[in-house]
Amino acid sequence: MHMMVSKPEQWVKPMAVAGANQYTFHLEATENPGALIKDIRENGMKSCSVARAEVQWHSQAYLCLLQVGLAIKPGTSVEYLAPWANQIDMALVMTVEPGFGGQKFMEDMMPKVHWLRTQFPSLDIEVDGGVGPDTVHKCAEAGANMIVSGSAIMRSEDPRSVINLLRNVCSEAAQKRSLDR
Ligand SMILES: O=C(CO)[C@@H](O)[C@H](O)COP(=O)(O)O
Repeated sequence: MHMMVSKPEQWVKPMAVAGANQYTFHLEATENPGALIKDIRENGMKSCSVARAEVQWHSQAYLCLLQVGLAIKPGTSVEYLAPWANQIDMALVMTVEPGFGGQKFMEDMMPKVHWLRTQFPSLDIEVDGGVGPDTVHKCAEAGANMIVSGSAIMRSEDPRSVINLLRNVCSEAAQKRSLDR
């Protein structure tokens, strides 16, 4: 869940109970990111113990996880995210202003992605906003391994092939990175 909300603290428990497996909040929306990260992890553990009583063991791995994502808006410098990078599962670099789909991709966010990939090679890095066949290469080459794409898929006459293309570009870039290492 990408929570583009002003008080992300209040939705952790309801999301954990509803079965979310990832909770992404905005760095700009909280005064205490460390406490929120801890709370997300603890809520994941609680939903895990409830799940243990209710489900078969093979479902537990999924239900036990409430991963932490940390998002930054275009105006937020990546250095503000860096201190938390070792405590999170995914960093989300917004490439549009949060609000609505169909906006233009901000290429000038790519140095943030590249910097994060260099500093934190195994971190999941997501890019969201204006990503489609024309822009996905830039994201993948900068180091993103997760992308969000709305309009490019929904407005296409062949969504399946767009999804496949986006997926392939990201996985080929990731493969190349691991070979280069
Ligand atoms: O929610 C947001 C922005 O607020 C994004 O998730 C966009 O909605 C993605 O859509 P496109 O930019 O790909 O159309």
